[in-house]
Amino acid sequence: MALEELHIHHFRNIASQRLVFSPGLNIVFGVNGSGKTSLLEAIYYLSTGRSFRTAKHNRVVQEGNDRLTLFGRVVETSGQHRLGIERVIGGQEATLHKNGLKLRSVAEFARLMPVSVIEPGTFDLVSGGPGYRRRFLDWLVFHVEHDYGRRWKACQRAIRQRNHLLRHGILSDQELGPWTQQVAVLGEEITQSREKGFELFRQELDQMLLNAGADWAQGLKVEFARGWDASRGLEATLRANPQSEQRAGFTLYGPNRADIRIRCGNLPAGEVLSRGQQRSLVILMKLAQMRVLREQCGIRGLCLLDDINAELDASNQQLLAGELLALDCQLFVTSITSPGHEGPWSDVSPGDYRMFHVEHGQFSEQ
Ligand SMILES: Nc1ncnc2c1ncn2[C@@H]1O[C@H](COP(=O)(O)OP(=O)(O)OP(=O)(O)O)[C@@H](O)[C@H]1O
Repeated sequence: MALEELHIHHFRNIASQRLVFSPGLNIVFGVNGSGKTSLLEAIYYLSTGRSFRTAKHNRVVQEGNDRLTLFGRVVETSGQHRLGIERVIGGQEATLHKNGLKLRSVAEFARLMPVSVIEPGTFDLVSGGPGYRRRFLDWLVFHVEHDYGRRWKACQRAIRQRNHLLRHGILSDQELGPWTQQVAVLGEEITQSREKGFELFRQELDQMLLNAGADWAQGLKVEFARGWDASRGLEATLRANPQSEQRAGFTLYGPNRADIRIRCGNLPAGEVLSRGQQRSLVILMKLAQMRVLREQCGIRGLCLLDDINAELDASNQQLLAGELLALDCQLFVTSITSPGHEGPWSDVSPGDYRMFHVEHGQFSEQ
């Protein structure tokens, strides 16, 4: 798929804008504060119904306005779709339309238009808490397995119910038992799906690290940790530990505790790798994820890259640009300066990309 056209109204500093994109590479450049990230954020918002910068929807509505509106035209081999999203300040939910019909859930948008974003916050994937890595893996499994999102939501609901009982010291089998059983059944299913998705991802990552010829990646171990000891079933584990869970006040074992462990030798990679190396690793992980989508599911997604070249040397920039182009997804990259003839995108022929300059939220094609 490709997002061919986007109309933006009252989103951050973008008042009203219609943009037509290349199905391949799109380069956006402009000085600090001009609106580059806002454009990427608007694309992400159309796919997911939320921002990658803030959980507060009101913040993304342009100051002085009461609502934001986004319309996108998405083209696939089977035809095209018109997607619309409107969010009113103070409203509970966004209003969603696909081809003129109202939709209840944004999951259909996300499935139609899978968006992967690499921005400064993404670099927490290596050094941040396990939640970042769980979300990273779940994004992939959501696209690989169609029922995954629904099952994971149901499991999270059961975990919340269970946590509520644990916090209130209600440990009787009659009350806690049914939730323990639900968490165990769904948790085992979810973990199987995650293991499959992780294996696909790891194969692609190994290949990418090999292509990158990264000496820092020698001794790097990337492993899936399910969230409890695999030698025992989840139900048996949960039933064996109600007192410690009561003390903690939440479910200590299960898919809610899963992680992707990234280590160099015996140490967490975040404590060993340099910032530039961590950046390269995160970018390669994101690219491996997109490759699984492309190769295993035949899905061509969108990749948003917000000034990823900061802290990367020229050879790393070139290498990553090559890998990105080889992915054959729709790319949106931002830069502070106009990409010159020497930059990482200099090999792309002029007919294969579109370039936009942005100033005070106004975009002009170059
Ligand atoms: N709700 C809002 N309404 C109006 N303007 C906003 C809103 N939120 C943020 N802005 C402004 O939008 C401008 C664009 O921000 P954005 O983050 O898109 O810039 P950028 O080009 O990515 O900058 P940088 O290169 O520094 O990352 C900023 O000046 C910011 O203060």
